[in-house]
Amino acid sequence: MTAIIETEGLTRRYGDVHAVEDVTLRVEEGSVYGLLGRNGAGKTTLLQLLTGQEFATSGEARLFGERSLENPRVLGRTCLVKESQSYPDNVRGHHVLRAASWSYAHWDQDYAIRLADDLRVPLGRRVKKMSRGQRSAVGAIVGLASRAELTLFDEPYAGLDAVARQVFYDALLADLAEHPRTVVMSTHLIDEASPLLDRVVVIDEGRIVIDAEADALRGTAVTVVGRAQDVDAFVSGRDVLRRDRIGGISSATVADVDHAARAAATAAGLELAPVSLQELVVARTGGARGRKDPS
Ligand SMILES: Nc1ncnc2c1ncn2[C@@H]1O[C@H](COP(=O)(O)OP(=O)(O)OP(=O)(O)O)[C@@H](O)[C@H]1O
Repeated sequence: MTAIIETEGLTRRYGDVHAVEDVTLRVEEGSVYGLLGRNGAGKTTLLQLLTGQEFATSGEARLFGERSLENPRVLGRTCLVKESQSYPDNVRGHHVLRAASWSYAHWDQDYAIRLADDLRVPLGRRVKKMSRGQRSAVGAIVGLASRAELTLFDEPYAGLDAVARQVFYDALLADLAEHPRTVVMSTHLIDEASPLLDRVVVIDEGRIVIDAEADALRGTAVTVVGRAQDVDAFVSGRDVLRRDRIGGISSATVADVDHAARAAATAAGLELAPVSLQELVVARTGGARGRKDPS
């Protein structure tokens, strides 16, 4: 497969803040990557490093096999939709679309107008006067209608209502089916975005802690529920992500559970419940980090 993004030891420090630390990543052509992580994890910085909007302290980023920094060949094939894009005072929605049409070779103006209609964006209004959700929608439209070979969405829907978010997800899925391209999307709405994602990259304190196929990841963890002593026996020596106990009943979320382990849990009388991507990411990046259970 062709790598659209390759980084090697990519690092960005601000004084003693390790915003992005030693990130080595390969993003394959034609996939949708979810870039997940807590506030301040380094997602925006990573996307800015990739698009040459930030300088790396060390390491290297290559897009389409070339360095992205001040490289018009690479940037012409890439669209970054920023979370907090600012626009000059007099710029109206349709001006943004016009400017985008000059920047992106595969821009589809009719599609952009249809999306604006579906997302209820008043294109004649000054962007500064739009609501937060409407401004986000303008960014989402640019990202979709650009049809850039590589589209990077940094929290594309901050402020979008639930209906608008669903319009965005549906549009992205439908458009990717017709015009396959590579998408990296940072988001906090993990379960909501989960059906879109082929691969998940989780970043925590600047470092990649998970880089896996979304489907494989969903199948790796399970929550077992049952009598405390049975749960204790089952989780002994396993990678326990979370544990709760009420009276004599325990539940434990355990990583890396294979078919045989599931069968053993069922045989021990435990109930098994699936773990969502969001629960898994929270467990991997939360205060109670994954650890081998000492019991
Ligand atoms: N210009 C800067 N100067 C100093 N520190 C910075 C700068 N830019 C980012 N940081 C710090 O780097 C870390 C990563 O920030 P970044 O914006 O990349 O996180 P994020 O994962 O996008 O967070 P969020 O989900 O809250 O948007 C944070 O601790 C942030 O405070």
